[in-house]
Amino acid sequence: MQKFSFTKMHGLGNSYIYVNMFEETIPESLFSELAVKVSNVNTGIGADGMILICPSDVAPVKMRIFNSDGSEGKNCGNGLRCVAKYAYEHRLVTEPSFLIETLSGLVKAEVFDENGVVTNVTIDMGKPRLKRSEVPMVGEEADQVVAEKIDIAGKAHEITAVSMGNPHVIFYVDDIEKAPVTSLGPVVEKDARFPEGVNVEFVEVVNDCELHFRVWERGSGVTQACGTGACAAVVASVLNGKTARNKETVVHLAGGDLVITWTDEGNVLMTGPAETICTGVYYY
Ligand SMILES: N[C@H](CCC[C@H](N)C(=O)O)C(=O)O
Repeated sequence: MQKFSFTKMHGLGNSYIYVNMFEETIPESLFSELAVKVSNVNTGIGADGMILICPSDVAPVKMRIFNSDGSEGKNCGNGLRCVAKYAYEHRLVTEPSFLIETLSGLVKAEVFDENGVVTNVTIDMGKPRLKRSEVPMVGEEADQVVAEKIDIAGKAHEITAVSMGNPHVIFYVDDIEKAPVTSLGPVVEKDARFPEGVNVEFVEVVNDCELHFRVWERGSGVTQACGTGACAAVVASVLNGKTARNKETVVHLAGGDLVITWTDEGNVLMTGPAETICTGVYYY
């Protein structure tokens, strides 16, 4: 019987099973199937996936994120805030500002603590990738995919597609409570126009610095929050002239609020909470 210690953490209800790979040894070949197993609420621990906190050659820590279906994501906003909290509280770093390596590049974290306990984290997520080929989305190359009309299952829709190192497609709705998250989400997630799949977001605009947001995540389905998705939603809303550039925008997700700014310099800043739920030992 093999085992490893874990910490369950969440960002606005988007929870993952975190494993400190500075201390644990798990064969890489098992990462995907273990993510499926630990995510199962009946036979596992229960979460939206598994996140490994790993050594890195270019930063104090590296984040690897696996969705609950076992697929590996290239970025995770809520995960980054929790990794930053963990790294600071477990002395993997000694300063409140530090770099984190992800599969889509380096990001910068800044933690805010109260008596050594991190309560809030700001992540500089870097620049959004806007070209069609960067989302990625099939079709003739374009500098941006903004308010594009597409047909899905015989119905006309308008989409905006943005990558935050992982793919996102945004639909605007008049009433977030009526957004077709569980009907349209899974269909678009696997749409052939997104060769790597896609996270599907629904946004209701309140004003030029406030959005309502729901998500069907690639590889995890409905989650309480999606940090990269909220960043993509703010970028998409600026591109569509619905919110203001370089202005703190409050995004209301099912699990709570994030404050996001797409700065004039081009970077996307995301600030929000990160919380520890429990620790334990998982046997496999
Ligand atoms: N499902 C995402 C990864 C998790 C992203 C999300 N939980 C976040 O907080 O950004 C993907 O496959 O790209």
